[in-house]
Amino acid sequence: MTAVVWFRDDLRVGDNPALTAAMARGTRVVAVYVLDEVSPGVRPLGGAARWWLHQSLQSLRASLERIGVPLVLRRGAAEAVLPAVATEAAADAVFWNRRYGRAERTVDAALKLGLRAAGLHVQSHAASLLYEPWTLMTGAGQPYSVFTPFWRRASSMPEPRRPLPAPERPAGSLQSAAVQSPPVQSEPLDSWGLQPSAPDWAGGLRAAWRPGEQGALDLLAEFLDEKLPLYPEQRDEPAEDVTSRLSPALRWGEISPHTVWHETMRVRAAAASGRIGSEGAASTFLRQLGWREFAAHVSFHAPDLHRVNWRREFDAFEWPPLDQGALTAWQRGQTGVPLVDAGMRELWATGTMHNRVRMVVASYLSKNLLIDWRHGEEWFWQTLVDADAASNPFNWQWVAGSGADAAPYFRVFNPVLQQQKFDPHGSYVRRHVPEWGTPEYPEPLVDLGESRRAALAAYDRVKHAKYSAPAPA
Ligand SMILES: Cc1cc2nc3c(=O)[nH]c(=O)nc-3n(C[C@H](O)[C@H](O)[C@H](O)COP(=O)(O)OP(=O)(O)OC[C@H]3O[C@@H](n4cnc5c(N)ncnc54)[C@H](O)[C@@H]3O)c2cc1C
Repeated sequence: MTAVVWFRDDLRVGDNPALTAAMARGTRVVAVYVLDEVSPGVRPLGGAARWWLHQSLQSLRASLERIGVPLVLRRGAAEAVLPAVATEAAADAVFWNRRYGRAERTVDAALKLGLRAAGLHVQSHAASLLYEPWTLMTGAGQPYSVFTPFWRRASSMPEPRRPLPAPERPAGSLQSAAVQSPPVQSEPLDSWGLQPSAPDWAGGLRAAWRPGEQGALDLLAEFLDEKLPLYPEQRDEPAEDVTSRLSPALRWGEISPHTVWHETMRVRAAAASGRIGSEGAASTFLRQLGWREFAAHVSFHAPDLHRVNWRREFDAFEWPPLDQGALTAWQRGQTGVPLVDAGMRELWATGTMHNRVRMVVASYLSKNLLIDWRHGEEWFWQTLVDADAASNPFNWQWVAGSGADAAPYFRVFNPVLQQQKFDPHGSYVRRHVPEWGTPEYPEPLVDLGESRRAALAAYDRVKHAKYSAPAPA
C-alpha cells in the first residue's frame, strides 16, 4: 500500500496536515509536485516566482528524504499527471492540502471525483489559511467587504489550531515497503528551466533570500527575537529592516500561518511579564497576517480579481491609451521620482519591495501616470518572489480604489511627501538610486500636481456611474 501526498502551496514538512495524515497510516509515502502550466485558468508563474520554486523544491526534497519520502517531479495537466503517478506508485490513497483559486479548485474537485471513482481514498486538509474563506461570513451570510469587521469576527473565533510537528521517519518499515514497491519516475528539476540562465538575472535574489522551510523558521525566530518590539513604530520605514520578510515563505507554504500565529502568541505571553510593548506589537503584526486572510477571503468570493474590478462601477473608468514609454520608465525605475524609482529598482534587484513603497509606486502608476492597475499587477506578478494570486490583485485594487475596503480613489499618495515622512534621510532612496541628485538622474516624467488633478477629473466622471450587471445571454 502506498499513499501519495500532492504538494502545491505547502512546501514544508512541519505543520503539513496532508503529509502527517499520510505518514500516520504507516505505509509507504510518495510525495509529488506537479508543475501545471496548462490547466485552464491556472495563471502561469512569473519569473521571480519560478526562481523561488526551484530553490524551494530542492529544499523540500532534502527534508522529505530525511523522513524516507521520495519527491517525484512531473510536469503537465494535474488532472492527467496525478492519476498516472498514483497508478505507477500502486497507491491506494491520495492526500493534499486545499488551495483556494477557482481554477485550482476545479482541477482538485475533478481529481477527487475521478480518483475516488477509481477506488482510491482521497483526503484534503486545511493548511494555508487560518480561516478557510467560507467559514467567516457576515450576519447576513455574505462575504465580508470591509477588513475591520472581518478581522473582528476572525478574532472572536476559537484560536487557530496548533501547528503539527514534522513527522518522523518510521523505524524500519518504510525501507522494506520501498524495496517491494515500484519506483516512480521523476523529472530532473533542472529540466524545468525555472532558473534564468541567459541572462542569469537572479544574482540579487540569491543574495537577498534563503528559500525553504528552515530559512522561513529562522526568519520568524529572528523577527520575534529582534524586530517585533520595533515593528509598530518602524514598519513603514523602508530603510529599516524591521518587518518579517515572511511573505514569500507564506506564499509558498514553507511556513504555515498557524506556526507564525502560535510562535507570535508564545513570544507575546513570555514578554507580557517583562518586555514592555510586545503585546501591542504582536497584535499589530498578527493584524497584517489578517490582511493576508482578508485578501484570500475577498479573492475566493471574487475569483477574477486580477482581471475584473471588484467595484464594478470602475468598469466605466476611461483609461487613456497605454503610454508604453511611461510604463517602461516605471518598470525600470526611471520616472524621476526618487521614492518610486527606488522601489521599482529594489523590486527588480531583489524580487521584493517594502509595503509602504508598494503602495506609493502603485498609486503613482494608476493615478499620476493614469495606467490601468492591471499593467502594474502583471509586472508585480512577474517580478515579486511573493507574487500571490490573492494578495497581489487585492492590494493593487485597494490602491487603485476599485477594490474591497479600498483607499478612496481621491487618495493619491504624494511620493515626495511620503519620502519626507518615511525616508527622511533618503537612506532607502540612495541605496537603490545612487545617481539621485546628480545630472545623470532623470527629470520627472510627469508633474505630480497636474497629473493628480487629471486623475481626479477622470475619477469624477466615473464617481456617480452605477454598475448594472450585463443581462444574461
Ligand atoms: C500593490 C501591492 C501589491 C502587493 N502584492 C503582494 C503579493 O503579491 N504577495 C504578498 O504576500 N503581499 C503583497 N502585498 C502586501 C505586502 O506588501 C507584503 O505582504 C509585505 O510587504 C511583505 O513583507 P513582510 O513579509 O516583511 O511583511 P510583514 O509586515 O512582516 O507582514 C507579515 C505578513 O503579513 C502579510 N501581509 C502584510 N501586509 C499585507 C497586505 N497588505 N496584504 C496581504 N498580506 C499582507 C504577509 O503575508 C506578510 O508576510 C502587496 C502590497 C501592495 C501595496
